[in-house]
Amino acid sequence: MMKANKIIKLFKGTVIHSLEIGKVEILPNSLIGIDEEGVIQHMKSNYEDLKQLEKDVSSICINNGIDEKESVIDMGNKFLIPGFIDTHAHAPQYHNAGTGTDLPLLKWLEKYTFPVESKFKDLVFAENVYSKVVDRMLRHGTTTCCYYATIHLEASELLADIVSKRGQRAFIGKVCMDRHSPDHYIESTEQSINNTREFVDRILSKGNELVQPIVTPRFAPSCTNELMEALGKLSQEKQTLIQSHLSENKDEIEWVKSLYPGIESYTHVYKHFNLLNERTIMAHCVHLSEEEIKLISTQQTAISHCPISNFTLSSGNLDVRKVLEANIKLGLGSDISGGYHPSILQVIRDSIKCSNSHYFNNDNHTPLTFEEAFYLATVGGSKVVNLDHRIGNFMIGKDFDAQIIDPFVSNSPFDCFDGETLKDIFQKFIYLGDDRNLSSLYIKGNKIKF
Ligand SMILES: Nc1nc2[nH]cnc2c(=O)[nH]1
Ligand SMILES: [Zn+2]
Repeated sequence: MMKANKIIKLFKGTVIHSLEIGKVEILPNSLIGIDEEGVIQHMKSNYEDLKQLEKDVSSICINNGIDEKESVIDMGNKFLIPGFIDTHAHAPQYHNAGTGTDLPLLKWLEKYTFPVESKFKDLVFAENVYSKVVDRMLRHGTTTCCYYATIHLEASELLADIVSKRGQRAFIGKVCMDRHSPDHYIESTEQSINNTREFVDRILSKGNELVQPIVTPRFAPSCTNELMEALGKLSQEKQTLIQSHLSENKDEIEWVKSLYPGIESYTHVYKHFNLLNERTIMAHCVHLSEEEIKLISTQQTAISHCPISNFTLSSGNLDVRKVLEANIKLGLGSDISGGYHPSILQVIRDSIKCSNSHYFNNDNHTPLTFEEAFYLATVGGSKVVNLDHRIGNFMIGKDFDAQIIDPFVSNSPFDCFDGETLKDIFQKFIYLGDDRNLSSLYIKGNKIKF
């Protein structure tokens, strides 16, 4: 049984979250109480009698020995939603976000991406970009992020330290690549294995439960068999998550076929090296065969859907409906800087457009709704990182990772009119809102500066 700790803070007002896909709960007159560890200890909604709500506020304050004036946050006409979860982002590539959008994946990696990532051996350069990307993600309401760093041990640790200092929840991967990479940006197999182990140990020894290491083979073409095998073993030994790329671009798929003529498919390559399991997050997965979808489903591997990137690098459109029907864990990813925008709101919008595009050639396709996309950005993401018992919505016992959204802020990018329902206003925020609407941000109950 969960220990019920003393409530130290109460949030009063409208709460919006998802408990199941496709259903958004819009809960006016709600009351959420959190303890000093940032865990939700009280959650009651839809008080019809507002006097009863006020009575409950008073009695919770008295019972927990807290001062009502100091400890109760009245959200007024703002509303509370869960923090967004970005299941795939390249922190160093933030330097390039919004540029280099003219090439497909493999050429894009050579021309823009490897050159910028190689600069992160310089810790001064790294500190500047990493501070800015973490701040930017927080400003857009991303409370949890799966970051790729670069091949450099020290700079990857620096990213973890910056994330810790800012209070974000994150999975951070030192990137592994020991083949088919430029001379200025490659490591030996031994270096890659030893530095990954050292990175994992260093991050774990810091003891910040919010910041965890994630084993990160860049993608199959960048890693020798020996490296892939060692990374599979390391992840198993340390029980870390794993992140990589899969089936993003047709040339990439042909390349993997030529590298592994004896292995059935790109997906089977990761399976072969024990890198495809219930702790794995595979980004993109745009061009999977039916067999590969089945394999991912049986392995309980998660997919990070990165529609902005897939449009920008002309990679293709994932059929989200197919993935959901196969019962695969699915979340959203910005894929900075294949994707140019750091906001998960933008990813939500592109995930809906991407799904709509499947309808052009298939009358039977059921496009993603905005309610479903909101679920993917919150609960879906929590399942992808195996933290659905801790984050994703406001159930009692979960950590309070939350955004307070102000639809009426003076410089709001959208307008509200008389007679609109809370649902209308929420939908306007999903389609038209941005960081100007983010009033406050909390991660595990801590108020975050952004
Ligand atoms: N989008 C994307 N795909 C990749 N595949 C291998 N590396 C990358 C990367 O940095 N971005
Ligand atoms: Zn990526």
